Amino acid sequence: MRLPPAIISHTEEVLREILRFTAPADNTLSRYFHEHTRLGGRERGVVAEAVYGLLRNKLVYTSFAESGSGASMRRLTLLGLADAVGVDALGGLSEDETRWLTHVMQIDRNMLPAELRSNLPHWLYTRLAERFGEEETLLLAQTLNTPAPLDLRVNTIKSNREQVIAELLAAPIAAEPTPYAPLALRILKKPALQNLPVFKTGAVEVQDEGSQILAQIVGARRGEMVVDFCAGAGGKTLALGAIMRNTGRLYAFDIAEKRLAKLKPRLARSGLSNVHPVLIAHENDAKIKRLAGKIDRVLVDAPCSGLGTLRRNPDVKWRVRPESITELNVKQLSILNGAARLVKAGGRLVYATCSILDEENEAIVAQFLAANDAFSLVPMKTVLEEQRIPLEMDDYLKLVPHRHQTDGFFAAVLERKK
Ligand SMILES: C[S@@+](CC[C@H](N)C(=O)[O-])C[C@H]1O[C@@H](n2cnc3c(N)ncnc32)[C@H](O)[C@@H]1O
Repeated sequence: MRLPPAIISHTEEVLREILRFTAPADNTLSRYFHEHTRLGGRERGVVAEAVYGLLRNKLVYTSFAESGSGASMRRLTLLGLADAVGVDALGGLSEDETRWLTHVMQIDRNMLPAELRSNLPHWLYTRLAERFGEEETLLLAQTLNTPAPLDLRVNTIKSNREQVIAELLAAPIAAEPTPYAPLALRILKKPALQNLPVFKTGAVEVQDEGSQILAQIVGARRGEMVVDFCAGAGGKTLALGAIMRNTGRLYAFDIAEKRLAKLKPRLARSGLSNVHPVLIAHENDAKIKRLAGKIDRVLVDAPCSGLGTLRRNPDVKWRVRPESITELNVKQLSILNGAARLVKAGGRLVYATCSILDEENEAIVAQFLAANDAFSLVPMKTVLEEQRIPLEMDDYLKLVPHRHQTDGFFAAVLERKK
């Protein structure tokens, strides 16, 4: 059955707003759906798929939209919808539009020039090509432009991996253990998890395997004092709390009250009682001073460009500007310096981002180490061996989706000398 013609105008309207890039695409989309309650479930799914498809493939669609006639926003919209559901499923097309769409959908995209095919902004394509070379950049771009599977973390306070696999299977949802993180499960289809008992009881949390590896390499142990310096809504806090077996003290710092507020219901579901959320004003807040030199492990999951998460947030590549990365770099170094004061002798400081750009990653660690000779780098190879994570790395953790099937992540482990 063909989709009603109104789907085209809804998609076009919401796209027009999203392409201004003044707010995250998922916020704009949810607000639009909230304001248009008559749109049914299937229709919402199609609009969302077309919008995300366009954000992922904007360069190629824009070049296709140069042919054909009529307003360019309508042509972009039609391309997004045709990729999502096929030309034949669209109602309300003119004969010209049907002919044009059928023609462009048959173009072999593998024959397009490399940079166009990458669907990355020019500045980003250039930087990645410098690091990975053209061939690997295309592979990376292709995986970054493909939706991520759904990864779960099993909460050992409430359950174990085998039990969760069995409960999911009864739903019926097939979940497979992932290769690196000991508590991760991967689901290829995306079921509505929120209503399942395994989720409601806190037996699982949604978390990319890469994020789980980051929490693991902090190496937090039972009874320790640990700080998650940029805790946000607490994805890694919850993983750390469980790794510490609900013992010791785990402080969850953040400057954003709204994000910390989102941690509260997750904490309640998790069954953890060792977590202490603390709202701080900035990285040098007086609240931090009283903990100086007392903390065993500090995780700095720094604010970053988020370019490693394009599988989930494809609009980020169009929203991030090279100038904003320079501003972030100043903040990242300042937060790392602020957090470092907490670490006790022999304690560890972990710097992490979900960026794939060297300037947010190795460059920040190098600047920090150059100015702080009380700290030395613990090679990631050693840390991964300690944690029995079967990943080949040298000094740093560098996860990329085309090699590890995770989001893009970076981490370095630094130790305060005794
Ligand atoms: C990458 S996000 C953290 C994600 C979180 N760790 C998780 O696993 O879900 C970075 C966080 O840093 C916070 N942040 C920004 N500036 C900060 C500062 N000066 N001190 C502490 N946190 C800060 C942001 O509010 C944001 O929540």
